[in-house]
Amino acid sequence: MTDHDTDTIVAIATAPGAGGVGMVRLSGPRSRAIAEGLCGCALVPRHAHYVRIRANDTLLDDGIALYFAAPASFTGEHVVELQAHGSPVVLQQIVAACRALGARDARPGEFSERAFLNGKLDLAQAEAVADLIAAADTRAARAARRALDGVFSERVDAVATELLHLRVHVEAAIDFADESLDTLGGEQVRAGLDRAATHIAQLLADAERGRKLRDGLHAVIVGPPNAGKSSLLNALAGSERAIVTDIAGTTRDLLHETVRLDGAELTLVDTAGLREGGDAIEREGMRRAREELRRADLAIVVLDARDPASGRAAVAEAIADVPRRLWIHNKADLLDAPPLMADDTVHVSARTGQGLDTLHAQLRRLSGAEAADAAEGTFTARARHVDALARAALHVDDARGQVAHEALDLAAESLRAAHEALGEITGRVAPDALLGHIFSSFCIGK
Ligand SMILES: Nc1nc2c(c(=O)[nH]1)N(C=O)[C@@H](CNc1ccc(C(=O)N[C@@H](CCC(=O)O)C(=O)O)cc1)CN2
Ligand SMILES: Nc1nc2c(ncn2[C@@H]2O[C@H](COP(=O)(O)OP(=O)(O)OP(=O)(O)O)[C@@H](O)[C@H]2O)c(=O)[nH]1
Ligand SMILES: [Mg+2]
Repeated sequence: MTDHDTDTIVAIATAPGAGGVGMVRLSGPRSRAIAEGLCGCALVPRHAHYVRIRANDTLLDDGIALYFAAPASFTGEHVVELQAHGSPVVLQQIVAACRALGARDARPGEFSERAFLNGKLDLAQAEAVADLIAAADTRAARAARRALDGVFSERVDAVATELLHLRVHVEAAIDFADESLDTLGGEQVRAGLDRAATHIAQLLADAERGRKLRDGLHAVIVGPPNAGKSSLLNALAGSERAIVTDIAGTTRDLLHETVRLDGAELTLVDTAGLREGGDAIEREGMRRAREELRRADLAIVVLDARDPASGRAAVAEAIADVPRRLWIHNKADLLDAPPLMADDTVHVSARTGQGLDTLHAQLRRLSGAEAADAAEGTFTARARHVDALARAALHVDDARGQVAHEALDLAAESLRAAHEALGEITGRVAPDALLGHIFSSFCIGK
């Protein structure tokens, strides 16, 4: 027997700290007996019982007890919820009393892990629970809600089923090795592979949007040394996060800062100024800056308003593949004449604050553009889902080439690999290490 068959787990399910009401949750075979021991009465499934919660004749609190009999519960096991006053001390005492009666502390995410292991949720849905709890804005919450409802999983499963049919077809054809594929429905296999490739590509694009929605816009501040990148980060963050000096090459490490604009979240990254040369430390900083730009949704290019041209040349190559750019001419306070207005350039002064409201509006607009992309039907996704879909796409591409060359053994192997990659998303194929990694990042009591 595995540990989730035998152990009864307990944890405070409500957020840490004082609250109006707090909840202790039990899951496992002994949860009913333990709760009945504390409450001193028999619990009827799905009834709200008003109870006095006692440990060794000491009254801990009065509250409400709810019993969900297996398998009709969140985890699929016997679950009891004890709702007490939201006092951290009282809730801890109740947990200790449950422990004394044979429960053990739940690991982070263990309730959701059990829901997954008992088939109540698939892996992408369990991850969506965590994403919903962590959602920073209404859009992200709505998208996580859709993933929790299975919108993403259903599409993954649909493609997996397509691949399974193709696998069966190809593997059957292998057994008739002396006949050509054409006599064995080769046309159908080729068409099926094309369809699967299209579906995976669409799903990959949607998952990538879902990942951005979950993680927020990833904006990297880039430009030549001394242009005022760190000053601008500080101005947008509203605090002196980054070191600012008049020495070119001050910033070397990446500095991440989360900024909220009207409920939409944005990650800003300050980077080392890009230029030719520099010492070993500065060069490493520039390497990190370029690396970070590969993951950027937006490059905020900061140039010195007095000499924008040279800086633009210095960054051109580094930002070539970034999907969106925002051009900033900083130090506008040092210009002799007011700048000529250009649509795609914002003139600001990180020092005086001039132009920062325009910059804010632009950033909101760009976050909004991402939102418009995120139409109905969008779901949250994670980098690991995007990665699995990308691998599935490569394997299907391999299979197409192999079928074209009538290398059916290889094609079958590629389709198996593609199918498995999709299985990682929903957890149909999930190594223990992956599960441990995913659920340990949940909060306690979830
Ligand atoms: N009190 C309480 N509120 C909560 C939760 C909880 O665990 N307890 N949830 C925790 O995340 C969320 C709701 N999710 C839940 C999902 C399934 C079941 C459940 O009992 N499922 C059974 C019965 C379904 C039915 O009656 O139709 C099942 O799936 O068999 C309960 C809560 C949010 N609110
Ligand atoms: N007058 C004026 N000076 C500014 C402005 N923004 C930054 N500075 C000054 O410019 C110098 C460089 O600023 P930083 O923010 O460190 O520039 P950086 O782009 O981060 O530089 P590196 O980290 O070296 O790449 C500092 O002396 C700042 O005080 C501005 O809007 N106006
Ligand atoms: Mg800097």
